[in-house]
Amino acid sequence: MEFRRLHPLLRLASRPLLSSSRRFSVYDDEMEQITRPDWHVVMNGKYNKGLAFTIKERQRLGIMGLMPCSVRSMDDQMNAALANFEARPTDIARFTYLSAVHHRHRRLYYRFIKENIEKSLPIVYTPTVGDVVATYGLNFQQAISLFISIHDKGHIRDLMHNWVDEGVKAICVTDGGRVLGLGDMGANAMGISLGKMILYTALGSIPPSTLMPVCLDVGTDNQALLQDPLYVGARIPRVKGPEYDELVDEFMESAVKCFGNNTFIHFEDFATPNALKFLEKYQYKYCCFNDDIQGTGATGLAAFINVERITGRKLEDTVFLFVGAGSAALGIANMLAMELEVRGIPAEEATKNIYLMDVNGILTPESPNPPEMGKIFIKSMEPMKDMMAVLKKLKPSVLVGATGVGGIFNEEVLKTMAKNHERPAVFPLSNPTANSECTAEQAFTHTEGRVLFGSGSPFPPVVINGKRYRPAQANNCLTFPGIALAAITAKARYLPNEVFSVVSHELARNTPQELLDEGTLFPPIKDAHNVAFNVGVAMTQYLIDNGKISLVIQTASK
Ligand SMILES: NC(=O)C1=CN([C@@H]2O[C@H](COP(=O)(O)OP(=O)(O)OC[C@H]3O[C@@H](n4cnc5c(N)ncnc54)[C@H](OP(=O)(O)O)[C@@H]3O)[C@@H](O)[C@H]2O)C=CC1
Ligand SMILES: CC(=O)C(=O)O
Ligand SMILES: [Mg+2]
Repeated sequence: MEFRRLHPLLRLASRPLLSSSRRFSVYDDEMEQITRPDWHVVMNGKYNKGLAFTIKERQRLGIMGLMPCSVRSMDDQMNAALANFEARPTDIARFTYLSAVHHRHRRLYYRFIKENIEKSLPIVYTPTVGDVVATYGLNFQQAISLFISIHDKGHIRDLMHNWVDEGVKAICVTDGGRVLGLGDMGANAMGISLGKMILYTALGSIPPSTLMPVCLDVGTDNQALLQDPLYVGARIPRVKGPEYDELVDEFMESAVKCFGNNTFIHFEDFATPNALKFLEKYQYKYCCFNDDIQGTGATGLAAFINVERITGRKLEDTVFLFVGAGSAALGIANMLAMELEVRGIPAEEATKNIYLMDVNGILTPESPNPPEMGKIFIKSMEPMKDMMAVLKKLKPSVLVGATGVGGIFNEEVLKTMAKNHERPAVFPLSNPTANSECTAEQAFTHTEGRVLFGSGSPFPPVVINGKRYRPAQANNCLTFPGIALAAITAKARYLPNEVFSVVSHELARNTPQELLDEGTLFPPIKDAHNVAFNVGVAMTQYLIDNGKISLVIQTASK
């Protein structure tokens, strides 16, 4: 009773706190800090904690009676959530269940994902996120993200002012040009920006109120989407040329004007020509990052460093074949070339054993329109289109797939790799699972268990003749949460290429020796939040030690 009488006073007393930095944070397990004295706390996922409100809190907040009388600890709610999650019949149903938890109880949502990362990563990220993107219009419920369409050109700052949180520190932006291996997904690509930002929080411990997922909706050339009555995006052919470039320029300028020069801007799943163009244009102007090129590049190089540790074969003596010459392959190949140069190998020597293939075959002077970033890998040799012929001629010991084409590393390809090398390394990086160049089971089976393996999407353990093999996941989710954490912590003004080398080495170092001994190239996903933290610390340290931050601030105004 007495508490209820005091309630209006508490409301008044706590009002100033609502606008202060002491506002309740979803990360804070101490619920004592709740200061919103009204029933909105149970309606808003940011503040709600379900049945974990104590009776005293319920009285203080004026929410008595708005829930059953039981008090259920967060641990008990975690158990209930796990039971619910596991009872769902399909992965997409599990995603939908988790989205509902996110909507009503964010604290539970992020704790659930973090503490059940092996179960939840394949749901909020690849492969299920592929289905989420494909069915985005059908399942659309509520946007917790910013859509900027081509029709908003000239008004992007106004849209940013509509954003639901203050203090944005990081943005993940996509234009849906190439989503996973699914191609042009138009505005449905919002699912991918959201998925990446969920991992910023679950793995990088970055508060969700500082994150803004964005989709630039510039139309789509995906005819199935244009004809789908449930499609939620602009029903126009994808806008290209100066109008598109101006929209992206305006987006970048608006972001730093609204949220500050140090806002970390993560580009995701742009079609490769646009991804390369914007990276070149913005890298030293903004604190921006292309995950498919740089995050994947850092991840791939870490895998190679660990292949070197296991096999003892130096990177400079290794022949690499990249099947695919898009963002992912170019990012990794360039990181590798940079690593060799740092080790003292002259630039022209560094690329000697690195071969890239696109749909027309090995990159040679005859290749039509090779990307600028791929030109250093062009080889003066006879054009070769057939992958098997290339394998037989070059005998690579490292084979990377980044084509988006499922199954092209077939039995013959894998057996040839196993015939040519005692420990062949095979990386089917394409996502989601159906687009993987091979499965883990195929890779281990056709190489008699000798393969060193990493795939973009997760595969279950493989058992051959009673021996169990643990397929590693080679996905940029091992790097981008730590990269974002460091960029935000160091308030970096831009990110020079060398920082991604630091990230690679730290990721490689995070693979325990006992895993390397059994041929596993990456730390297990259950440790991904520790990896993000360690990567974040190493990269922040590098930025500070090398004076990058002040140097960057001085040069950035040019
Ligand atoms: N594991 C991870 O962390 C990541 C995985 N990825 C995955 O990598 C894949 C590719 O992405 P990205 O590089 O951006 O895509 P792009 O579409 O830009 O690149 C695909 C490349 O593969 C080539 N290609 C397609 N089919 C064949 C074939 N049969 N033989 C040889 N080359 C072929 C294309 O050639 P052409 O241009 O001539 O058509 C192109 O060079 C996607 O599935 C994506 O999910 C991407 C980023 C990170
Ligand atoms: C993992 C990722 O970024 C991709 O497949 O595009
Ligand atoms: Mg991507």
